[in-house]
Amino acid sequence: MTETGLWISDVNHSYEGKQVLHGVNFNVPAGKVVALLGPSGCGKSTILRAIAGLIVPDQGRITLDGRDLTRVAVRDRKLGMVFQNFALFSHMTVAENIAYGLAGLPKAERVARVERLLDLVRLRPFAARFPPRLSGGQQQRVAVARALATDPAALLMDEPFGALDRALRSELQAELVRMQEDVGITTVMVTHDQEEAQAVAEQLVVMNEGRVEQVGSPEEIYDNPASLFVNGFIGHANRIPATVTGPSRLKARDETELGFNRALNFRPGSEIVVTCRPEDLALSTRPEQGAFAARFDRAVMMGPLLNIEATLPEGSQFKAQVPRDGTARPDRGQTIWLRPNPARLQVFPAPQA
Ligand SMILES: Nc1ncnc2c1ncn2[C@@H]1O[C@H](COP(=O)(O)OP(=O)(O)OP(=O)(O)O)[C@@H](O)[C@H]1O
Repeated sequence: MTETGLWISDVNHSYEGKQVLHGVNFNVPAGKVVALLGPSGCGKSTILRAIAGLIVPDQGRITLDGRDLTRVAVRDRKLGMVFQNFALFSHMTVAENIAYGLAGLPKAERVARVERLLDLVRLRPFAARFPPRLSGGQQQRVAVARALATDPAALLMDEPFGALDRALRSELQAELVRMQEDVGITTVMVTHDQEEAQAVAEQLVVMNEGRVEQVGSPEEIYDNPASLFVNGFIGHANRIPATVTGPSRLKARDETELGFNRALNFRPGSEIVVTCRPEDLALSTRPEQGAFAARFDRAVMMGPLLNIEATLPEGSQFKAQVPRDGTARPDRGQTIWLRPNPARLQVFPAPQA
């Protein structure tokens, strides 16, 4: 039985003797969108280049719908590509740009396909325009339509909306999701924008220094991060260095004791880091059990929420996000108590110094 979708198996790659991909493994189920994300230089584009055939990885296998791509020439891979600096032909109309790869088709079929794609990206009224007279978002939609024109087996997108402003980005993200519902094409999208990844992709592949740290749905990755790195990269994580004192108890550096509703997978005496999302902290202006005393620095309103910044006695910064329920804001410098929800705490081994 052939395995559908795109499979990246044990891929290693080096540039000039420096290894930049270390045993990369993940797969994109047929018809789904997977986002590759991670800090600059972690190897995202290198993976995309290996899939596209622009580089041959030192080791590993890449298969698409059961076909081994590793030794297939770029033009025979049947991939559509959309990059940040998309190059449309400025002397051709929108329709001509989209039809560019369809020269081999009979005219009637070519026209029908271009019209279908114009509808898909909602550009039919712009068919006869030249790209310099389109907005950035419209140009990018032409690039997507052009990439889809040849009916590719998969779509590769490298920071496709990177050059656009925030509002336009989210509009195009929503369009991509809608379009995927229509065409359902196996897609790998590289982005460094975690909100974009969460908005568009069913699965995220979080990378760090050439390695895959975690693969999972946006919810799995946010709620059950596999490492301290993933925890801090996707969303904000307040970090609390602590020592395990019992099967489900620990003591932070400031002597605050926390109880857990589950057994910790660490022996008593282990040095650990506990993390807590800003929205999982409750604010009080009076001492409370299981709450950290902190100095209130500032609060910024965000619609119904208050984003609070505070400093723990040992100097680490804490962020909290609480409902703006009408209670008075603390004064700058005042001591406040932040109580984490024990069910939402994450525990990791302390990083080696
Ligand atoms: N052609 C090349 N020659 C030598 N080193 C390269 C080459 N291309 C990339 N690298 C290096 O390989 C590593 C991975 O680069 P890559 O472009 O894949 O990262 P990335 O995650 O896509 O980064 P960014 O988000 O900044 O685009 C980096 O350390 C980079 O400097």
